[in-house]
Amino acid sequence: MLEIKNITKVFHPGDINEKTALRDLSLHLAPGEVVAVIGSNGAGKTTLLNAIAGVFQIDEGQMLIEGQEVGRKPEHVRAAYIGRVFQDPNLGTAATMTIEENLVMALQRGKPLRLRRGTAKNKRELFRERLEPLGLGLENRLTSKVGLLSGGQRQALTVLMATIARPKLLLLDEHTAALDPKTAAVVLDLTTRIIADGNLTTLMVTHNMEQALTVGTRTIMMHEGRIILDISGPERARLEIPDLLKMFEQASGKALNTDRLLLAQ
Ligand SMILES: Nc1ncnc2c1ncn2[C@@H]1O[C@H](COP(=O)(O)OP(=O)(O)OP(=O)(O)O)[C@@H](O)[C@H]1O
Repeated sequence: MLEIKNITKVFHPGDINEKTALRDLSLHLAPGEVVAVIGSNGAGKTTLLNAIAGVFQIDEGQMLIEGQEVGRKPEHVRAAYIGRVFQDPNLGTAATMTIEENLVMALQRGKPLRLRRGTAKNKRELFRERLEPLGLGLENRLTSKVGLLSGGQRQALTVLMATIARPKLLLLDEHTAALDPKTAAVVLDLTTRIIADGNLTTLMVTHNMEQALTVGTRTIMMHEGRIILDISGPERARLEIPDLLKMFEQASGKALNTDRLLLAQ
């Protein structure tokens, strides 16, 4: 599904601030695979998601989605098949627009004008149908301004918006980290349900070690722009959080060092 071959990204090349954020990194994701990504501060996790989303051009390597080279396509073109959710609940939604207006925007993202049809009534039915299972009552608040929602409600809506147009790939960048533990658990639960319902191929960056071992079927550890460990199957199923931290330390030569490390939710 996603094939990343030997990608490299250097920021400020030739400058005193030169930084190699991705080093000859390769990664293959099977269709429907859900992968948690962990690593220390500055390991290159967000840079990897940015490279896939097309925020900048990579310096070397190739990226293919369903066999099609996307590495040189601009961000707005990739937005048609990539959904993304950031840590900050304010980033994925427009506060001054209603829930319904935000969802219409999300549904139309990346689609040519001629495919943007569908009556307002049909769309409203679809939105109610998708909002109801979230269990937050948002299906009855379609005309409320998004700015009035709580952080958790807003992030739940962002997850729905990122997935409503059925992206080929979902990128989650610590999307529960800014929420309180109870709300984070609710948003994570509805995220995993949406992923399972849509069989969405997903990369999820997290600093939460419990999430790293329980969400999806595979855990990737990054360090200094490389993938240093890639664990799945029975090996992953057997791991406890201290084992994971030890493996990271053995592979990188350093303790997992993050300002937001969470050992459990
Ligand atoms: N646009 C940029 N310009 C210059 N340097 C950058 C840019 N984006 C990232 N970097 C640098 O690249 C390295 C990797 O950063 P990145 O944000 O990908 O790390 P991360 O693993 O997501 O870290 P964190 O857990 O702290 O969010 C860091 O040294 C960072 O300072």
